[in-house]
Amino acid sequence: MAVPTIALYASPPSSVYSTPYSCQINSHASHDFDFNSRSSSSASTTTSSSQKPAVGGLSCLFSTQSVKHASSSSSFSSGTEDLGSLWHDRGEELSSSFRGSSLSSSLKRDQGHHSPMTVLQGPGSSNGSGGIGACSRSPSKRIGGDFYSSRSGSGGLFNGFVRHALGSCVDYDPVNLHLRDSDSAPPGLLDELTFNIDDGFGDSKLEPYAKDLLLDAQARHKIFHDDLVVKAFCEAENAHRGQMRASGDPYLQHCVETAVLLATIGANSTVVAAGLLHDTLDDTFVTYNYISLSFGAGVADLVEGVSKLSHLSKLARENDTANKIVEADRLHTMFLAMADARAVLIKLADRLHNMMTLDSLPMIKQQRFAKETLEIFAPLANRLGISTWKEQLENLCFKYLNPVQHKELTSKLVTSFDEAMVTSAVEKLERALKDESISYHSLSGRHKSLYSIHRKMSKKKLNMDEIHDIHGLRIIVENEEDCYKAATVVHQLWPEVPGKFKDYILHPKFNGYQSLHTVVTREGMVPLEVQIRTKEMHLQAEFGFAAHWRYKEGDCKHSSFVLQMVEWARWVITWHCEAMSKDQPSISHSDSIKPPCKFPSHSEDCPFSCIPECGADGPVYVIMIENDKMSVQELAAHSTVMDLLEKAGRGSSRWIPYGFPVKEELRPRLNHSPIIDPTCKLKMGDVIELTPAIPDKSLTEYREEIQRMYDRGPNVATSTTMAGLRS
Ligand SMILES: Nc1nc2c(ncn2[C@@H]2O[C@H](COP(=O)(O)OP(=O)(O)OP(=O)(O)O)[C@@H](O)[C@H]2O)c(=O)[nH]1
Ligand SMILES: Nc1ncnc2c1ncn2[C@@H]1O[C@H](COP(=O)(O)OP(=O)(O)OP(=O)(O)O)[C@@H](O)[C@H]1O
Repeated sequence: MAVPTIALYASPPSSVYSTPYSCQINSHASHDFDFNSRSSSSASTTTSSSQKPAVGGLSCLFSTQSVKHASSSSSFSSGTEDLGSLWHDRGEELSSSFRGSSLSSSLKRDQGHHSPMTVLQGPGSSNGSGGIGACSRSPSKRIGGDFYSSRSGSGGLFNGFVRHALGSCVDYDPVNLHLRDSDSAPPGLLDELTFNIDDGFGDSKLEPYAKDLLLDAQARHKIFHDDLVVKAFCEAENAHRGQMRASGDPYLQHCVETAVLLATIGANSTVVAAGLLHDTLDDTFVTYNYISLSFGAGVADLVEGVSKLSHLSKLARENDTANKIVEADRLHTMFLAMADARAVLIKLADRLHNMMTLDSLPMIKQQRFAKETLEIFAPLANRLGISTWKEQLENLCFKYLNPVQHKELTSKLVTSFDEAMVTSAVEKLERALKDESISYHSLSGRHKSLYSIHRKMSKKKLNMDEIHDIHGLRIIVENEEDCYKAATVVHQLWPEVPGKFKDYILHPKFNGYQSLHTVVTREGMVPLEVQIRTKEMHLQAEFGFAAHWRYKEGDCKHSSFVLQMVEWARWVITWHCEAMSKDQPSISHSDSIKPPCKFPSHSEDCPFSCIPECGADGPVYVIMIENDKMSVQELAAHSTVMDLLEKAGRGSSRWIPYGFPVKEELRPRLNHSPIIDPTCKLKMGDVIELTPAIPDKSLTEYREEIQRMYDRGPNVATSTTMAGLRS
C-alpha cells in the first residue's frame, strides 16, 4: 500500500496531501505584529486558508509513493510571485512597553527554580500523540526478492534517521493523521469543537476569532483535538488577549501557526502545547509556576527554554553577533547545549513563522532579522536535520537580503524547472528497478531550493545551466552490488552526461562519504542527478563524519565537542520523533525505541555507539556583556565566574572573592542577579554582565566614574556615584 507523504513544509498539510507531489514557491499572506498595539482582539481575524502560512521556499520532494497520488496539476506557483511575507518575533523584539513585562516575567519566577533540565543530559518526556513516519519512499510491496519494511522491527530507529537524513519529508499514516479539511471532514465537525471549552479549559469564553483559529488548526492537524493542546490554546488565547500584530492580526495567530509548524513535523502534544504557549512567559503575566501547575513541568521547561533562547537571540541580534563567524558558531552550539533540543525546535518554528510574516516590518528590521536567521537559525535547522525548515528560512532570508537576485532567479526557475519531469523520472525508475528485480529501500526525488541554487552558483561561479543537480533522485538500496546494478538501470534509461559518473564507493571521499553519483539527461536535455547508496552509506552521509550538515558548512573547523553536541541533538530529536510515533498502530517500535542514552556516552546497542566519544568535559560558552557589548566566551569545563573575570582582564586583586564590591549595584551580574560567590561554576548559556546597569545610556559620566572606581580598587563606591546611580 502506498503511503502518502507529507513534506516537512510549513504549508497547509491539506495542500500537500492533495498534491503530494507539490513544489511551491512561497506564497504568503502578509501578517505583522505591533507589540504596542493592544486593541481589542476581536478585530480583524479569521484564518481563511489563504492566510495560512505557505511554503517558505522553492523546494520540493518527490517520491514513489507521492507519484502514485500525484496530481498532474502543478502547484508550482508563479515565479515572480512574492515569496513570503509575514512577521513577528515577539520574545525577541520587545519594545520598551514590553520590557516591563519581560522583566517582571523574570522576577515573577520562583527564585528557587532552576534552568530547564536539558534532554541532552537525560531522557525527556515524549508522550502524546502526533506522528512522524518514514520519509523515505520505501516500497511497501515486495520488489525483487526482498521485502523491506521501513516501519518494523529494529529498522524503526534506522528509519527515523533516514527520514531526517533524507531530511525533507515526514510520512504520516493516513489512517491516523486525521487531517481534515473542509471538504473531507464529516458534516458538522468543523462547526463544533470537540468539547466544551467553557466547562473544561477556559475561565472565559473564546471569542469568535479564537474559535475560528482553533477550528482551522484542528482542520489542519489532528493534534489540535488533543486535550492538552486545546487547553494550551485556551491559555494562550487568554494570556495574549488584546495583543495584536502590526498587520492587525491577533497575536494568538502567531502562536497557532508556530504550533502548526511543529505539528506538521510530527511534534507531540507536549511540544505543540509549548509551541502555543511559547511567548507567554515573556509577554504576558503567565508564570513558569502557573504553566507547570497547569500543564506539567515538561511544558513549562520547554516554554522557559524558548524564552531563554529568545533573549539570547535578541542580545546577539543587537550586537550583530551573526556577523562574527566564531561567535555565531559558538551561539549555535550554546543554543543546542543549554536547552532541551525540543526548545530549539520551537524556537525555529517561531522564527520560521516570523520570517514568513516579515513583510510589514520596516526594511531595516527585515534585514536585521534575515541576517540573524541566515547565520544562526538556518544553520541550526540544518544541524538538527530539518532541511525543509532550513530551506524555507534560507529562501526567505535570500528574499529580504538580496531582493533583486531573488526575483531574477525565481523567474528563471519558473521556466527551467520541470516538475512533471521529476515525477515521471521517479515513476520510470521505479518501474525499471522492479523489472530488474532490484530491491531498494527508498527512492526519493527533490528539487534543489532557490537559495541552494543561488549559493552554488555564486560559490562555484556557475550559471544556472551549469548546475546539474537542480533535479535529483536518490536511491537507497540494500547492498553495494545493488548500487552498481541500479546505476546500470539508470544509464539504460537515460543517457549519461560524460565525466559526471563518480564512484565514491570504490573511492570514498576523505571524510568517508560513499555513494555513486551520476548525471543523466532527460528529454529536453534537462540534467538529472542520481545518487545511489546503501543504507549504511546513507547513515554515514547524514549522521557520521560525512554528515550533510558538515558538508554544507564547508570550511568550518569544529571542535570535537561541537560535533558531538550537534550529533547528540540530532539523535535526541530523532529519538523523540520516533517515540512520538509509537502510538501509531502501523509502526512497531517495541524493540527499537529506547530512551536516549545519557550524554555523551552511548549504550552498546545504540546505533550511535560508533561515534567516538570526546568526554563530557567540553567547553562552556557564556555570554559576556561589557559596556553594552556582548561577546560569546569559550571557557574550559568547570570554569568559574572568577576565571571569566580573569580572562576578561578583570582578574586584578579587586575581584578576588573578598574584594567583591560591597554594593550590589556595582557587582557583576550573573543571569541578572548580582554575583555573591565568584567561585561559582559557569553553565552553558549563562549571561554575565561585567559592568553594572546604567540607568540612562546617555549618562556616560557615571560609566566613566564607575570605571575609575573599579580601577581604584574594591569597596570604594563613593556616595556621590551611588546617589547619582539611584537618581
Ligand atoms: N553528506 C554528504 N553528501 C555529499 C558529500 N559530498 C558530496 N555529497 C553529495 O553529492 C552531491 C554531489 O557531489 P559531487 O558528485 O562530489 O559533485 P561536485 O564535485 O561537488 O560537483 P557538483 O555535482 O557540481 O556539485 C552533493 O551535492 C551532495 O548532495 C559529503 O561529503 N557528504
Ligand atoms: N540527488 C539527490 N536526490 C535526493 N536528495 C538529494 C539529492 N542531492 C541532495 N539531496 C538532498 O537534498 C537536500 C538539499 O541539498 P542541497 O541541494 O541544498 O545541497 P546538495 O545538493 O547536497 O549540495 P551542493 O549544493 O553543494 O551540491 C539535502 O538533504 C540533500 O541530502
